Amino acid sequence: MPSLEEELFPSTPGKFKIDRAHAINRQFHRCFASTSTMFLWALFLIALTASYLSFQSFVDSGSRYFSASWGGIQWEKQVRTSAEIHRSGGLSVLVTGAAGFVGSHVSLALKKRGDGVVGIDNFNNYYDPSLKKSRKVLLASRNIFIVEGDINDQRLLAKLFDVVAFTHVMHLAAQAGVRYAMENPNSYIHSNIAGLVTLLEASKSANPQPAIVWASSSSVYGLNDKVPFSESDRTDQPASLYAATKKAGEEITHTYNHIYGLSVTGLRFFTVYGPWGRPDMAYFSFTRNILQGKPITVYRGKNHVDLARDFTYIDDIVKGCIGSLDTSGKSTGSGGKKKGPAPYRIFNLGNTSPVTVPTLVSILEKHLKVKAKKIILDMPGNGDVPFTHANISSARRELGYKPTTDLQTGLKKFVRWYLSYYGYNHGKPVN
Ligand SMILES: O=C(O)[C@H]1O[C@H](OP(=O)(O)OP(=O)(O)OC[C@H]2O[C@@H](n3ccc(=O)[nH]c3=O)[C@H](O)[C@@H]2O)[C@H](O)[C@@H](O)[C@H]1O
Repeated sequence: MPSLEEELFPSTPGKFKIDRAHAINRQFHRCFASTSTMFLWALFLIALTASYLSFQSFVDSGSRYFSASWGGIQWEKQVRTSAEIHRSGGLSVLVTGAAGFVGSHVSLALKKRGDGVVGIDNFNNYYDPSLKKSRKVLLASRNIFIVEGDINDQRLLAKLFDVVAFTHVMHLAAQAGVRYAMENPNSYIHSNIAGLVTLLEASKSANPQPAIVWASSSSVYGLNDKVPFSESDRTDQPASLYAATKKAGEEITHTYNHIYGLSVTGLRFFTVYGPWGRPDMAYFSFTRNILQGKPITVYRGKNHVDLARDFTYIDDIVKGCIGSLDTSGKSTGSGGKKKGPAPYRIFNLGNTSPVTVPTLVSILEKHLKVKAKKIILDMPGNGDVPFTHANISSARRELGYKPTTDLQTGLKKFVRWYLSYYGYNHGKPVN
């Protein structure tokens, strides 16, 4: 009996010889019968999918009580493979916030030189999670596995340290953003305080203990008016909750260094920018608005003084992070007991040449070939500081840190990435 397929679509023209009316009639009944069978199957599949999705959402919503979406033999294999070291004397690094801006760049750089890298990220929606998913795909293409999880999940962290003897933790997961702290203060406590402590607890209990390199912030200098900012300058006047949580982080990491012998290096980043950056930051949101013909708000300081930042290009920051990992020194504790003093360091990672926000806008207008629609506003009391300016002599001496990318060049690279990623052709949206 010829198959339905063969009868309806004869492979050889002229093959279709049966009386057309009779054949079509028979086919119609057969089709009807098979259609109703297919309909019943479709109904069954829909019911099955719906019940699976409702169970999945039940599990997800109660993930505190159910086994999370991690664990198992396959998962452990992915973690181990990703953590493998492929160079003599290489590192095995747990990168928190690996789907983030700095985290993804550092992970790629470490993997490229043969270090083992495992990421962890909670893929939260502080900004467009699709950008984080795209970064995850990019890292996966370089065999970097990112565990979807929160640094507050002590079970997950214990499991990760159980599966891999990490030599280092590159801690970049945080709630970032100076001004957002006034909208969602708890997010800063959850990630920058509770999350940090959970991570440090897991690290000090690990055997061997990893060395910790983590992202502090230039914002800890707060209202300090001695320029350029040096690491020994006062940092007891934070101007935002964000800055206060980063300052607290420096104190908290110091106690874990003192009590448990964790090697700690804190890096005070200065307004980092570049391809795959954060959409919440001025350079990124200005670019988006300028291209979409929307206005941008340019804050200005007291007495109409332009605000300025020591904008630092991502590739320079990555070199500073890797220099810190390579010179971190070892943690001295094991199983939570300290055997001797361990290094505790703090470095500025900046560009040492502050640029005003209006100049940033002019550079963007030049690269985008579009004039910005500017709204000039006095800086609201939102935790912003008038300027930042890094003294990097300590990082230069200890880490070999030497920034080489100026804002003109860096923004040109960012704009090129932005236009390609968001599908612009000569400044006009492609789709
Ligand atoms: O160095 C850091 O440690 C911090 O750097 C970054 O903070 P900031 O230096 O504030 O960067 P960013 O928001 O780009 O504002 C830049 C300038 O544009 C001004 N600004 C901003 C927005 C706007 O709409 N208009 C405006 O004038 C604004 O007043 C400011 O003068 C990181 O976000 C933060 O997570 C932390 O890493």
